[in-house]
Amino acid sequence: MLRTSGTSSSPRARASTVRATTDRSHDALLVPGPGPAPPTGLRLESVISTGTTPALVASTKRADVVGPLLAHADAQRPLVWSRRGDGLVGIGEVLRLEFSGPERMRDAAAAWREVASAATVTDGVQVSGSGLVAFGTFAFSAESEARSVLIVPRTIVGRHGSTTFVTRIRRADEPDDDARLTASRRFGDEFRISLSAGEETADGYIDHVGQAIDRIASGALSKVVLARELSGHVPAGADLRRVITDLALGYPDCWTFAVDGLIGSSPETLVRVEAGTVGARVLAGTASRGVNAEADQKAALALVTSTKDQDEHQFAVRSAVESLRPHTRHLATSEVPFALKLPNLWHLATDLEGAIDGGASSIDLIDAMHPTAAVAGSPREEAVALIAELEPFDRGRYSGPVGWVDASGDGEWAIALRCAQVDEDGDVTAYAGCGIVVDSDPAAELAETRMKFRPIVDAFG
Ligand SMILES: C=C(O[C@H]1C=CC=C(C(=O)O)[C@@H]1O)C(=O)O
Repeated sequence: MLRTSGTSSSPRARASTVRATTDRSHDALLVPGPGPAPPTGLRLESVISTGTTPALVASTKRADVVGPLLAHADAQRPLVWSRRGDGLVGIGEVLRLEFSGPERMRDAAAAWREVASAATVTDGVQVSGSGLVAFGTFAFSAESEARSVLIVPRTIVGRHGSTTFVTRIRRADEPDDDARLTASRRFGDEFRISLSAGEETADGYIDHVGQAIDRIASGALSKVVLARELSGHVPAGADLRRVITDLALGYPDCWTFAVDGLIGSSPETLVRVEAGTVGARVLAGTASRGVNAEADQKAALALVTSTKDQDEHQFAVRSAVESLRPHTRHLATSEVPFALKLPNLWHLATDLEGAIDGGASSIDLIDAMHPTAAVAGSPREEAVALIAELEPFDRGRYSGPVGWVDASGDGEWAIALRCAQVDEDGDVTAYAGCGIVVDSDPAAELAETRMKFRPIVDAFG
């Protein structure tokens, strides 16, 4: 693909950016990422004052990528999207777009369209993830302190089946001086940390689940997803690729991701958009794995025949279908929910497939779908309000969309589950939640959060 257009001034990005200086609750920033200072010194202040969308130049070529993709990632600032050995690893930052507030995804979709239309893309590979790509992570709540970001790396190393490739991205005002292939880097020392109760203790969680059940019984809502968090601290200079590798090897069928410190392995595809088609996998309803083959089969059977789990699941399917329908011509779901086997648990799952109508990008679709009833509840507004009332912490990017988008708007986004946020100072916060319906049992929901924490607790521990 060769896409050429001149550097254009972006009215939408300018309006958003100026708002950032005045109203932090509803804003979008254009922040050049770290990397060698460009000759023209494109800084945050200059972007704010000129309101221009930076013109990026991206070029993808086939390359022999030796060894696992993850070895190419930055040890402290990893950018990773991977499943079954395929995926993308980003290195460095050429551009960072930041958003917050209720319009964070809408602003991101508009700003990304501007960046893409001002970019020159030469793509000699033409597979999913080649060409200009931004990695993204979005806060769950409109009120969150956590920034939502789109990050364009300087280099992307990718694998798609037997095709391996490298994409180089620079600003048009920077010299085109880098034809080298990225070298993989040796892993740093092993480290192990333990995670302990955060703001929400086990007793607090049981109490809050009980209150949620009472509220549901009163008829105020049908379902709410309540979470709790664990916290810890990684040593300075910890090589986060160790955690990501553990997740990728332990949960090969999940999306393993690392974006701006948010690290995890999610089984739930929020949307996958490719060439006019959209796919999604809705998960809700959970059971533990059995201790032997027979018990395991029984656990799966009990899950697919449980009225409580089927109810919990149907809320999530309905919310996904309702959100996608206005953007699709055909939308089909798998006939009945199936039991999805993960190493730590069983989930009830439904797959959705559709043809996009009206040219929605993958960011438009995550905006339409978020938050699904798998992470908020039903009805959506009441559930979001109850989460804000009962959860004593900010979810940050947990249970928000995480993934990537390319210049045409195609992309893959998961719901950020089974994950932890690693802050610049090494603080780690891990999250897990459960869908609560009228016949939920608080102690069983607490036990379910323990199962859901396992991937992250094991990967850090
Ligand atoms: C909210 C989480 O999981 C959701 C996704 C799958 C199954 C779920 C459940 O059975 O409660 C949750 O809706 C989480 O892992 O933190």
